[in-house]
Amino acid sequence: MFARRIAVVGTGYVGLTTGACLASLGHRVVCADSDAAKVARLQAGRVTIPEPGLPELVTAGLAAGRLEFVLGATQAVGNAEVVFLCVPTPMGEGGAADLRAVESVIAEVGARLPRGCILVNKSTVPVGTAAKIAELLDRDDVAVVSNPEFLREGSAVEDFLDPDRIVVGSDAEDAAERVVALYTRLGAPSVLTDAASSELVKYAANCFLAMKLSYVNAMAELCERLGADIADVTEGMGYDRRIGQSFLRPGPGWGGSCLPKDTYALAQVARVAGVEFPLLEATIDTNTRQRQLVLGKIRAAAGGSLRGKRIGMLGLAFKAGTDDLRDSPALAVAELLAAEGAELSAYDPAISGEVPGILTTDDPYQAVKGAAVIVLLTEWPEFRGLDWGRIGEMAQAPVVDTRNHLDPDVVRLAGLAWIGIGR
Ligand SMILES: NC(=O)c1ccc[n+]([C@@H]2O[C@H](COP(=O)([O-])OP(=O)(O)OC[C@H]3O[C@@H](n4cnc5c(N)ncnc54)[C@H](O)[C@@H]3O)[C@@H](O)[C@H]2O)c1
Ligand SMILES: O=c1ccn([C@@H]2O[C@H](COP(=O)(O)OP(=O)(O)O[C@H]3O[C@H](CO)[C@@H](O)[C@H](O)[C@H]3O)[C@@H](O)[C@H]2O)c(=O)[nH]1
Repeated sequence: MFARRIAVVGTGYVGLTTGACLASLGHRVVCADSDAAKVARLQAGRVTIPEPGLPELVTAGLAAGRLEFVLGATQAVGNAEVVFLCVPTPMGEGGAADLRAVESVIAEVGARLPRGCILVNKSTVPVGTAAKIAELLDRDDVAVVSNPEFLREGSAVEDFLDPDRIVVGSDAEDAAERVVALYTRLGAPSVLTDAASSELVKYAANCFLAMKLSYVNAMAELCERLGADIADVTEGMGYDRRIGQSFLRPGPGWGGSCLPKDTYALAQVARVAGVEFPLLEATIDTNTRQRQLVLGKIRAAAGGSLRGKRIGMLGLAFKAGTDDLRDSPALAVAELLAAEGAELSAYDPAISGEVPGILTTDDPYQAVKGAAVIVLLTEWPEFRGLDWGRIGEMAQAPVVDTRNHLDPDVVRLAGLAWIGIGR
């Protein structure tokens, strides 16, 4: 393998993981961010996102001199053979992806990229963005390549180093092959295609996953009406290898920094392309509805009205294993509860700071003390190990388990009613 000189712009979940992992594969990596405090922390080897294995890779990369952190993209690209863009593409107007961060990096470094270097976009972007970047760059000597990232928060390093596939797309074939070669040691299958198809793979995959979850959540509602058990239904479905067991757990709706914005972005792309995509619209609507269904369960558990009632929330993050609150279903449910006059207290093992409208505590028992209803919203393993007998003494409250995460018998043994999803 050739060790390459690589620049990574943006050191969030994707950029920092990409930089640290590529350094661990032997490449020489300079990571840049526009956030001075973040850069200073990383220069000192301090990683503040809770990704297993990431601090160790950063420490090892710094010690080996293969990983470096600098302030601003300009500082990183001067000597690079390959430049990765890993900047945010949040939801913008009308649901479309907001590409301003991508455009601003191009404006900042476009003229400074070394001759012959390859610009690789890893941010999730709509079809046509690679072409747009090439147009903005306006340089014949720099190839633009799309290389979407599929890592999940909470298992970013593992997903990066042991990926299901590598997708690389470009209209410059030679450059695309050189990008595939960066990952050779991972031994993953690669899909080499044009830039448009590569960009679309990312949305197609995320929206399919969202569709799978909306399907399961709707099926869970049906189970409740028909007296069936969603756990058994999904297990029975999942043994079919064409379906698979993963991504079949019902919940309070899917959230996070990717699935919500990417479903909206693809819906917007389809609208602009003049293609009707009712399946995708229904995927999004079903998710909005799921939060209302959860609200209804909590309201019913509270006796029909939430006004003035204390709701003890277990979990705030959008899933276990992360401290990310972006588009968290827990916060969406909290907002609906607050709108009906509920008072909210919450405990999440990964969240220590203040959350607007919610009294947060670092003690799960304090969070549920005196609650009218206890609601589990994030599937942290430690919630299973709580002393439910003690909780039963502190709050004679029904437990709405929006993830079917707890053992119903343990909760019932504590004298509390257990209310799950689809069971
Ligand atoms: N988070 C995930 O699990 C995940 C997985 C796959 C793909 N993605 C996609 O990857 C992209 C990045 O996502 P993320 O979660 O890593 O974002 P993030 O918000 O965690 O990190 C982005 C970083 O970019 C920095 N930044 C912004 N503008 C900059 C600029 N002009 N110059 C230098 N740095 C700049 C920010 O300060 C921040 O540190 C998005 O398009 C996202 O959709 C995310
Ligand atoms: O069976 C399941 C699986 C997931 N979820 C929920 O679905 C959401 C998304 O979960 P997950 O996909 O694990 O989170 P992310 O880290 O956001 O990862 C997704 O988004 C990333 C950014 O695009 C992609 O790279 C990943 O492949 C894709 O899984 C969360 O609210 C989960 O709680 C469920 O409700 N039930």
